[in-house]
Order: sequence, then C-alpha cells, then structure tokens
Amino acid sequence: MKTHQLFIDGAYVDARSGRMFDKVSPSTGEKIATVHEALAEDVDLAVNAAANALKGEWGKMPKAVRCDLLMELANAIAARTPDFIEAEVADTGHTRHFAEKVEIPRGAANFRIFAEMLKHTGGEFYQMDTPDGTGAANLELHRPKGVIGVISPWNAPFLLMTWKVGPALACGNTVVVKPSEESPATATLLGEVMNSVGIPKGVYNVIHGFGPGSAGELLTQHPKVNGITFTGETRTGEAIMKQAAVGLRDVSFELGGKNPAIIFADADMDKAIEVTMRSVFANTGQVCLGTERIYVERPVFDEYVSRLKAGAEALKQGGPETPGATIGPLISDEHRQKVLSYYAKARELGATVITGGGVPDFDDARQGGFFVEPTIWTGLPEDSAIVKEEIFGPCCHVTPFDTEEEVIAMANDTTYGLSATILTENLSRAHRVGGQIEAGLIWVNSWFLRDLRTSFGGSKSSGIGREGGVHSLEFYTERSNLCIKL
Ligand SMILES: NC(=O)C1=CN([C@@H]2O[C@H](COP(=O)(O)OP(=O)(O)OC[C@H]3O[C@@H](n4cnc5c(N)ncnc54)[C@H](O)[C@@H]3O)[C@@H](O)[C@H]2O)C=CC1
Ligand SMILES: O=C(O)/C=C/C=C(\O)C(=O)O
Repeated sequence: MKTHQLFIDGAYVDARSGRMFDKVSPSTGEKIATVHEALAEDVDLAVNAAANALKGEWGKMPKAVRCDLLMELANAIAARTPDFIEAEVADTGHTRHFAEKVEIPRGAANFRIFAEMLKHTGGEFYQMDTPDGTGAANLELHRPKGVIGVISPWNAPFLLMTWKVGPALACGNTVVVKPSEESPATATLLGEVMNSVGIPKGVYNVIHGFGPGSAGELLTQHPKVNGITFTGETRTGEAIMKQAAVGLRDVSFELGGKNPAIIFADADMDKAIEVTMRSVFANTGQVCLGTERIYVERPVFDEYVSRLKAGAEALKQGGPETPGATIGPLISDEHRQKVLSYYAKARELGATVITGGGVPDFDDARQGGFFVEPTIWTGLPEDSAIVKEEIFGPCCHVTPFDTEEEVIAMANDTTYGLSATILTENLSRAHRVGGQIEAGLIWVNSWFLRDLRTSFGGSKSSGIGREGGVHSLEFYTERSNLCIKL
C-alpha cells in the first residue's frame, strides 16, 4: 500500500495537519493509497518554500542554464516512463495504451518544448523618435510572475499538470501544485525526478487535499501566490476566480466543454468513425476536448449511427490489469453516479438508446470498479440537458442536420466554447464552417492533434486566456517596458 506525502522544499514530508485520506482504485474499488492532506500550515510552508526559492539559486540562474536543466528533466521523465505509467494507471484506471502513448510522453514533452522555445526566444525592441531628435529605445522585458499555484484535475493528471508546470518553470517561476485528490501519484513521483536532476529545492512543491476548506482553497487564497492556473470544471473556476480576486492575482483557466462534431455527407466515413470513436470514448469520455454532441448530415445519418454503434459495442472494458482493454472505468463512484444520472435522465426524456445506457456486469474484480456502458443516444431536442450539459462520460447524442447554416447554429448554441471537430473532404467548406464555430480549438478530419506551439484554451464558459507556445510565456511572465531616452 502506498503513502503519498507532501513534497515541500525538495523533501517528502508528512502533513502537519495530521490528516489523511484514502485513494481507491477506479478499476476495482479497492484502497490503493493513503494520502497526506495539506491544511493551512502545510500550504504556508509550501508557498514560503516556493517564494524563497525565487530569491535563491533558481532566481539567479541564467535562462540558458535553466532551460538545459529542464531538458535534462524531460529526459529523466522519459527514462522513468514505466514508473510514471504504473503510477498514472493505478490512480486513474486508464488503459496502459493511453498512458503510454499520450500522457507520459506528453509530460516529458511539456518540459522539453517550453525549454527549447524559451532558449531561442528573442526580445522585443521598439525604437522611437523624440522631439529633441535623440530618440529613445524601448525594451520589453519579461520577468517571472513569481509563485504559481497549479490546480490540476484527475482526467489526464500528469499531462495537464506538466502542461502548466513546464512553461511556469521555463519562465523562471516556482510552483506549488495541488493535484486532484483523485490522482495524487504522478505529481508526487515527479518530486523525486526533480531532485535527481538537481532542480533547486523549493522550485517544485506538491500539496495534497481537496478543494473547498482544504488545500485547493487555501492555496488559491494564499497572499504570496502570484498567479493561478487551473483546469477543471467551470463552477470550480468561478470559485477560484473569487479567491484569486483578493490581491488581484492573474488566472489562466481551462474549463469544461460540450463539444460538437459535425459530419458532412462528403466525409470519408471510415475516418469519421475512427475520429469520433476516439473523441467520444478516449479516456472513457473524461476529456475536456471530447465530443458529446454529434451532428450528421441526413443522407449519411443512419449509416454513421449504425457504424458508431458497432464501434462502441466492440470496445473491451477493463482497467490496466485487464489484457486487451480498450476502455477503462470512470474515475470514482461519485463521478459514476453523476454520469448515471444523465443516463437515467436521457431515458426519462424519451431518448432512443442506440447502445448502452447502464452498468456492465462482470464476474471478476472489475465488478467493484466504476464502469458504465459506452452509450449513444438519438432523438432528443437540442435544449435537453443531455445536449446542453457536460457529462464527462463515454456517451454522445447524435442529431441529423440538413444545411450548413442549421448545423453552425446548433454547434454554437451552447454556453461553452472549447473545441469542435469537422469531418468533410471539402476544403472550402472546412474553412467556411470552421471559421464560424465559436470555440478555441477546431479540428478538421482529426481530433486532439496537438502542436504545443499553438494556442490552447476555450471561449465563453470554457476558459479564460490561452496557454501553449508564446501564450504560455505571456501568462507565466510579467512584462515591463524599459524606455531609455538616448
Ligand atoms: N474540463 C476538464 O478538463 C475537467 C472537467 N471536469 C468536470 O468536473 C466535474 C467534477 O470533477 P472534479 O474533479 O470534482 O473537478 P473540479 O473542477 O471540482 O476539481 C478540479 C481541481 O480543483 C480543485 N478544487 C475544487 N474546488 C476548489 C476550490 N474552491 N478552490 C481551489 N481548488 C479547488 C480540486 O481539488 C481539484 O484539484 C467532472 O464531473 C467533470 O464534469 C473534471 C476534470 C477536468
Ligand atoms: O493537450 C493538452 O495540452 C491538453 C489536453 C487536455 C485534456 O486532455 C483535458 O483537459 O481533458
């Protein structure tokens, strides 16, 4: 049985609070770890360690040396890939394939890409005329923002945590990470790797606990935290924003989505099925970028629905310990109850259940896990809760459409604006329709294809700000304009 301590000032320590909580396996329901819960004194120690590290070796380190160290860190993560995979799949119940191909390599890449980018980024300089004719030179300087509070979710824990920590450290900040209470392992393990490559103590700190009244709230309220980056639910983002308002701390939020996929009759149907099988069911639908609303042009609606049904029914459910599993459990019993409440609501509202809609029966250890059936519905009106609210499970609703105007209106009729996927072989249409979709990320004939130099984030209730590439560098630094009169 594992115990996850806090990682503060370069050392693993027990929580001064004396409080612990259990972590259970999503695929069996059994307890797998005890986790130390940080309360006020622990949070204070972590934030002070991070603040002090800014004044020490880390704060004085030349940018090139810092970036080289982060490249070393990326290599050290890659070398420990099997350990990170084990930690991640145990906490999340993810299939090994998802951890191996997506999450852990992206964790290493999140350090590598920002270190490389920072190392080769030049500055901005503006020469200006002055009335006396001597002129002035303006230098746009970037300094680290300071101590960054990182609040990360459970759905892709290592990928999403390092997506914030990578650029924050590349820019010279220090961090206090509060991973989700459901996924403490990989953030904790990363402390060991930080030490192994010589990242100075206090640069990377990890505290565990919950949101309200616990580590999350205490961290985001702490006056020495200079910026807060968060991925998670929209309502949590609203709560954190209130906490960040005290002292006017800057925030970067990547929040929920209710993302559409639009399939035109001219789409390559094999591709449409391959793309949407991933966008709906990858990570058991627990991906903020995932598709929960599918719009299909009427002539190919029946064919599409029957092929998606066949794909969903061919998925093999199981946790990391099930050979050949292609879809895992949900993260927790609480989350399963939430997803099942939507399954029940869909039936009440009169949806046609194309497949799934319930809980699978197993005659092995999976029976204790938090599984639900992959589910497809049709027949509900656009204003129903199933089509409007983020469910975050392996499910989607499919609606037919007749015209571009109609489908654009339906796709945009949401309070969210995170991502969209368009399937068409017509490039002009892709450009025309894609340009009218109100979302931060729009894929054509693909999904979750990520170039880390591009902007990432959502509009409307899906977020505030953009991260990725130079946008991360903007958030994680403070600008000053140095105007020198010549
Ligand atoms: N869009 C996304 O990427 C994600 C969306 N979700 C959605 O959110 C729902 C709830 O999942 P949760 O894990 O409970 O997500 P959440 O948004 O409540 O929690 C995410 C993180 O925020 C922390 N937190 C919660 N309240 C806080 C507060 N007041 N101050 C500071 N930190 C706080 C949590 O401890 C956790 O680390 C899911 O059912 C799903 O619909 C969950 C995870 C990611
Ligand atoms: O690729 C990224 O940087 C982010 C991916 C986001 C998710 O997987 C998520 O939030 O679910």
